[in-house]
Amino acid sequence: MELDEMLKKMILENLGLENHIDELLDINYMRFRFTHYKGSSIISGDHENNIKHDGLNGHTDGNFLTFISQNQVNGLQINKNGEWIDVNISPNSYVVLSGDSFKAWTNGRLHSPIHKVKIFGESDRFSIQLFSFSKPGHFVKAPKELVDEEHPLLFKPFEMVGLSEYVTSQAGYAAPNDAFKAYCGL
Ligand SMILES: O=C(O)CCC(=O)C(=O)O
Ligand SMILES: [Fe+2]
Repeated sequence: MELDEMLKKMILENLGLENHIDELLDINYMRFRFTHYKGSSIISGDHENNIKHDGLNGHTDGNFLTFISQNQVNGLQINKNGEWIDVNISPNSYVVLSGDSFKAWTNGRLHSPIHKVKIFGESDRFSIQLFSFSKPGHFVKAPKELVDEEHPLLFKPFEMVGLSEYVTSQAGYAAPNDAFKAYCGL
């Protein structure tokens, strides 16, 4: 929670939006998830063909900020210009990802990276994710200071619940590359 507040303050100060810090912190709504990824298990003697992989497909997070902590088993990969980069972190550190809501709120100033999880080794991976969302009923909308002729509004105001419902719907699955843009892009 403190780290979330600290980072949001730093980001807003950087954008010259100190006057919006209280508003952004006020709408905060945290969610927590614990994930257990199973290590590859060999189901017959043939290592080449019978290794099962666990993981998570490429996606962007819909929320504002995501904090990820894991055991000693790596697996997170971030896509940078089409290339998958391994994120190797120690169990004592966090990875912080910025999500689609922050991208929309900053009218595109912040990027929400595509990431996935691939487990290749035999060891299980455990990760804890803390997601900062906005409260139900709140519409995420870029402040007017970030919208002008040179920077037209990129996303329609949206509510987190609507976004979550959309990305898990048929239409959302049909637009997996950028479901967020398909939902509220202008
Ligand atoms: O387990 C991880 O490292 C990442 C999980 C993730 O990307 C997610 O839950 O959105
Ligand atoms: Fe994610």
